[in-house]
Amino acid sequence: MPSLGGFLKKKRTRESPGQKDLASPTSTSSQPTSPITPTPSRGFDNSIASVTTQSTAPETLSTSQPDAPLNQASPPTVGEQQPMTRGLSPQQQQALPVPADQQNLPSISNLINPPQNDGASNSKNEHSNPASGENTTYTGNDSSLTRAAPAVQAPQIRQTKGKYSLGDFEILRTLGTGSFGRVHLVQSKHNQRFYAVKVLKKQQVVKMKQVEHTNDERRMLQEVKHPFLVTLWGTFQDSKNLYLVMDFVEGGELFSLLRKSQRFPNPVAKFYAAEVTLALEYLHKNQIIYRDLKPENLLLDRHGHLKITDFGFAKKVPDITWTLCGTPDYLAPEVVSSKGYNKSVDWWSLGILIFEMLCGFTPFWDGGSPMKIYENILKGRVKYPPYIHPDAQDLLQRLITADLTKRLGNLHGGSEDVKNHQWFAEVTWERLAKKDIDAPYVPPVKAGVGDASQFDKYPEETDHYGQTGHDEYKNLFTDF
Ligand SMILES: Nc1ncnc2c1ncn2[C@@H]1O[C@H](COP(=O)(O)OP(=O)(O)OP(=O)(O)O)[C@@H](O)[C@H]1O
Repeated sequence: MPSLGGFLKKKRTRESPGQKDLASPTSTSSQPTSPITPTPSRGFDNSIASVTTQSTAPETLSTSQPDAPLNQASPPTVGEQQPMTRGLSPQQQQALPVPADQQNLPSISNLINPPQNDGASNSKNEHSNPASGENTTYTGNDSSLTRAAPAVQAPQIRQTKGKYSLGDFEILRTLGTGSFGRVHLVQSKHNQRFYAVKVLKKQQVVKMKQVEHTNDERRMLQEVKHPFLVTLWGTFQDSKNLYLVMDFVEGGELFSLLRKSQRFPNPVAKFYAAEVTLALEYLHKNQIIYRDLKPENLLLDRHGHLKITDFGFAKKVPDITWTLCGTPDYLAPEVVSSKGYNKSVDWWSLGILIFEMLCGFTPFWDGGSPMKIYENILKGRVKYPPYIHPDAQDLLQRLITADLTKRLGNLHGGSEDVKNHQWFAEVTWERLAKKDIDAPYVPPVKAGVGDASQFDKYPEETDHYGQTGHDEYKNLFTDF
């Protein structure tokens, strides 16, 4: 049975000291300046040939990491932060001026076409397996990441249990908060590298009936391995909390970038949508529905490529499921009306995401009331602003369609139908999968030094971490 817990878990409005009044556009203290400004050095410059991301397990001893103090990064003070207006109405959004950078759009070919390879490096992501110490390297030949080989490899399951404890990490600042706890920036005491640790309060998880989802989150994250999905290195627990050790994705949430930019130029939205499409394709080929697509769960790595985080609703579903969960604005009608549903809900959500990136608001948004949003979803009427590119509108109409026999992604061609749509015509999918295409925006972060300047600030709290007393939920989280 669908539970209202699903409604309650994911509130689109999150409160933090850095965000003050998210629902009110009048909380804007200064006109946001769009960070998506083409720079000659990266992002729109084809001379940057490739991207190399290195990930290292927290317990791997390394001397290559500079021993830089965290405060070198000089995170902005709360007062300096750009306002975020998650609750802006379409009318309010439309009343906002078009950002300067959107009046002068970057060339689509610069953005989507492959850059010239300067021979400096091949696009390659190295992952050290924390359990075995083996290195798994994504190379240009990794067929699981290219369109040429639709048979995506079954993911290898990383052995993550029992590898870490709280004592392995120094807990630094909070990166984000959620319904059951928070995500901290941490530094490994072994290799001095930085990671993100998601801490979930067991009591809260149980109270909100999310035990199964939480165990699923761990299982799914452990299983997946893809350039656009966050890597889980391990999990552990104490008597009060569950801990998930992940890569620290330094560039912040796409949500923050979108709110600062108001809306993205067509090619920029296309770039992010294309990376998400590859991630969804990978998940679906591994029978995983993601179910929580939204800009808050899309992080930018230091080069500006996406990483999907928060697998709290991901589920292994070969066929059909019935659970009501997700974020109101992004729910497909078959979820709202408690019908059985399948992977195609993620393609619906991709449509909502593309719409939000192009317009700055979601199509069914309505004064912040979930019930009103659900009504609108079931009515299914979408008003497309005139500035949406006709190809984008055509794709959106095919994704945001209640009729499952017509929804793109759910048809015979599967994800290929989405990738072959005219809006994505310039995308070279093989190169995109290898991160061989420059991102439109490179976050201003100092790489590898624990620079969390792209994240909002939160009041800190580490109460009850590391407690060893009686654990009344001992039998519920045996995988952690
Ligand atoms: N690997 C990571 N690197 C950097 N920041 C992260 C990482 N994972 C999560 N965060 C930050 O923490 C925030 C909360 O994480 P997450 O969404 O996983 O928590 P949650 O408890 O499921 O939240 P919610 O209840 O809102 O869905 C994210 O929006 C992001 O800002």
